[in-house]
Amino acid sequence: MSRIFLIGFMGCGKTTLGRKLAARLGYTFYDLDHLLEEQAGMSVAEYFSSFGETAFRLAEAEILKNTAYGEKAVISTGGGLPCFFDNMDWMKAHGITFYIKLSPKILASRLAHGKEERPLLRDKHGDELIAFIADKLAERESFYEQAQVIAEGLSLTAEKVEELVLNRNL
Ligand SMILES: Nc1ncnc2c1ncn2[C@@H]1O[C@H](COP(=O)(O)OP(=O)(O)O)[C@@H](O)[C@H]1O
Ligand SMILES: O=C(O)C1=C[C@@H](OP(=O)(O)O)[C@@H](O)[C@H](O)C1
Ligand SMILES: [Mg+2]
Repeated sequence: MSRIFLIGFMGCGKTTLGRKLAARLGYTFYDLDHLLEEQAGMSVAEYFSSFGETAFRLAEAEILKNTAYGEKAVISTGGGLPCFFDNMDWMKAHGITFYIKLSPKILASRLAHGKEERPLLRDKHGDELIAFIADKLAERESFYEQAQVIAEGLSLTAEKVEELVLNRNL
């Protein structure tokens, strides 16, 4: 099995599931937001407020393409990454892309306590948060849907991800 890129909206579980999947497969785990934070010496939220979103998109694309992943790697991306530059094509050329799909309502419930670290969501609450997620997801979904494997994220496990990746061409 080659390297696996997990993609999808904020809160779909890329970081959580990626870590579990890597442990299950004995692969190295990379989270691109964490790599950026290590390299920049600041959190994603601080990066956005210091340099703005445009600089963040350039930095995350550079980290995506310049990290020396082995073949046995699970890479959790940031939610916006597949939707900028040629990042989606690049990931498809360098591994298997896996879209974890969830509804805006479930995403909002998962994100209720993780908004501070996600600058795009910081000021949104309740129905306004759900509406914002629905709009942004509609904008982004044509990128996410280009993934080689797409799965409903609600009861997704590392075991199921492995099975879907192995059986993707059957
Ligand atoms: N399978 C799951 N069921 C319920 N909550 C989950 C699940 N996976 C992740 N979460 C929670 O959802 C939130 C977002 O998860 P995270 O892995 O950070 O998503 P992402 O990296 O896609 O933004 C976290 O609070 C996490 O604990
Ligand atoms: O969707 C986005 O634009 C973002 C998603 C975040 O990652 P997660 O999807 O892991 O929350 C992080 O890269 C940044 O806050 C921007
Ligand atoms: Mg994450």
